[in-house]
Amino acid sequence: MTADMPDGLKAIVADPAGAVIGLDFDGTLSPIVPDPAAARIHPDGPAALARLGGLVGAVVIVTGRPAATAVEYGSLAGVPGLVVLGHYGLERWEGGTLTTPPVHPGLARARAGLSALTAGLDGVRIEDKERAVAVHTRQAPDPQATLDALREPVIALAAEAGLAVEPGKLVLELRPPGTDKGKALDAFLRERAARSVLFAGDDLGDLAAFAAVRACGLPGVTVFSGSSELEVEADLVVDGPGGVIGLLNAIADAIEGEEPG
Ligand SMILES: O=P(O)(O)OC[C@H]1O[C@H](O[C@H]2O[C@H](CO)[C@@H](O)[C@H](O)[C@H]2O)[C@H](O)[C@@H](O)[C@@H]1O
Repeated sequence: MTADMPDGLKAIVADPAGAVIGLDFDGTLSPIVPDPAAARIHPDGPAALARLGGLVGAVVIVTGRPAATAVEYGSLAGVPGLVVLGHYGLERWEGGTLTTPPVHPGLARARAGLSALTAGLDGVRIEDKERAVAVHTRQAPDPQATLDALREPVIALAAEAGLAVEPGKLVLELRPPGTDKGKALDAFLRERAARSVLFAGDDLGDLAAFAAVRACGLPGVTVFSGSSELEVEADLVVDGPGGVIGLLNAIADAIEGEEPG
């Protein structure tokens, strides 16, 4: 870290006890892979998070995954003080305890409708997350064209089922409305009386969290986990999960370098 680091990072390093480090999971901590069930955190991720978790006020994962899935795929159970806000803030995992709401009544309709819409489509996969359901086209012969063709019928199905459509990297997700990563992060910052914040993400669902960082009135830094799939403006752009974890380690180095004695 150098003297010309963004002000938000300077605030985190100067007062780590007041800092909240918010992180997305897929594409930010875990490299993007064709099969969602095969995603796993970058090998250096658990150690980096455990180290940072012992230095800052809080590390919070804010993800579209079920919270328990992120804990499992991220090998995160041992990270000190970690909170995982799953399903865009609908559920919360902390200290091994999961708090989750009842299943939305529209989910059964969405599940059946998506099966019908995608029957016979080559390479299209449905990911059933119990409290949300997603359709993935990454493994289709023409992933983007397949996603584009599904968009309108999926939007209509979501309206019928009373669900929101969450678009992402070659995925359309139907999920309960009323929350997003910005609301989830903002509520967490208030809960912890945060004095600074960093949020790192890689996908469209992370833009609400970037907006929350900019609007919260705290020294803050947005970090985009870059790839060839999407370009997004952020204070810092790093090279995928490896770059994010390198940054987290650099922050930890800088905090340890500031500590007296
Ligand atoms: O909020 P996130 O943690 O980033 O979760 C967003 C979605 O991520 C997953 O899908 C993405 O990653 C997959 C595995 O690398 C990839 O195959 C897929 O194309 C990506 O869209 C996850 O499967 C979804 O449920 C999440 O909503």
